[in-house]
Amino acid sequence: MTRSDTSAGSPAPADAPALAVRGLRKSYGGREVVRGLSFTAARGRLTAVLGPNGAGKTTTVECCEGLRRPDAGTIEVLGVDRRTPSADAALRERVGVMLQDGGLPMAPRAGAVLAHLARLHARPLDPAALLGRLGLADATRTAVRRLSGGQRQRLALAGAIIGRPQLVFLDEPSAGLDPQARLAVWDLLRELRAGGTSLVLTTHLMHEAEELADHVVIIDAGQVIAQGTPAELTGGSRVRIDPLGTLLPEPLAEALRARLAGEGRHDLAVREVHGLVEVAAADGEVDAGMLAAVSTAVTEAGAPGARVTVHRRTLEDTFLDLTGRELRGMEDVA
Ligand SMILES: Nc1ncnc2c1ncn2[C@@H]1O[C@H](COP(=O)(O)OP(=O)(O)OP(=O)(O)O)[C@@H](O)[C@H]1O
Repeated sequence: MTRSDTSAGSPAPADAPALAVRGLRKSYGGREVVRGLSFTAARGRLTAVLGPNGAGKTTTVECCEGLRRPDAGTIEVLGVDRRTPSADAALRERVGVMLQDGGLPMAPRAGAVLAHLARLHARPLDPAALLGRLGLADATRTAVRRLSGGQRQRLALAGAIIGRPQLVFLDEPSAGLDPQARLAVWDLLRELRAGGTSLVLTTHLMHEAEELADHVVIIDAGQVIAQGTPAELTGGSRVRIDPLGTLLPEPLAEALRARLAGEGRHDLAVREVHGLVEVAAADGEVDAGMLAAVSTAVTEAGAPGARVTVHRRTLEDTFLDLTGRELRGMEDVA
């Protein structure tokens, strides 16, 4: 694809990805916070950019939205090169943006804000129906400044999608929402995707990425450290053994390795993880035979009182494996 193919003046190829970020770099005051980041978001899919506080998620999406100028790298949004002068005009109707702080005017009433945004678009959704859908029907006549943080979040989401955009950027869309409101937002996002909308959201909630995303891009310290479907990234299930004081994890792991190898189970890998022992199969999933073999080996290794469970790996486990740090713990470090 040549540069001119992707200029805002030429029609962008219909099969271009919703978003293609290549080699993105951004510094603040000499400190580089986005360090050569590349990923692609497919059309009609939900892509989650996941990482701890300060990883560079907001900076990245703000560059994609055209709110920040990258120091280096290229960004194509719906096939349009962000660097072309007419990119903003070409993308205005096609891209919806929900900012982390909402970006809403404070004085007008919620209903008036959404009605105003609807008038800016050729084929808007019905504002009243959208407010109802997001549990904001009772807040229609309330000034934005008097809305709760969670209500403002949902109003910002409504504003991002009112124009039926082809691609929506959402920066931490469920931050600060109670569980009920979060489920309403998730339902709406799933429905948008089912209708063919491309969605790119940032989150530091692994659960949100696991629930919603077709593709997850994990970033840390301004770089992509892993990406794939949630299933690819978590890699199935494991047998997890908590020795519960019967044996130390390392000797238990050693004994299990020897016994499982003796049984011909060369497909099983044993490792010690933070005081526990995990056994993984080459194909990534635990079956009944494997569970029985491991349980027998644990008993024979002298730890019949150990707790043996099947653990489905989470994105948090993947993050921990890759960085040695807990993603959840990082939320407090901002
Ligand atoms: N305008 C700015 N000026 C200086 N530093 C900034 C600015 N915006 C962000 N940073 C710094 O850049 C780093 C990345 O911030 P960014 O907001 O992109 O991360 P994030 O992954 O979105 O984090 P969070 O989950 O907390 O929103 C942080 O260390 C932050 O303090």
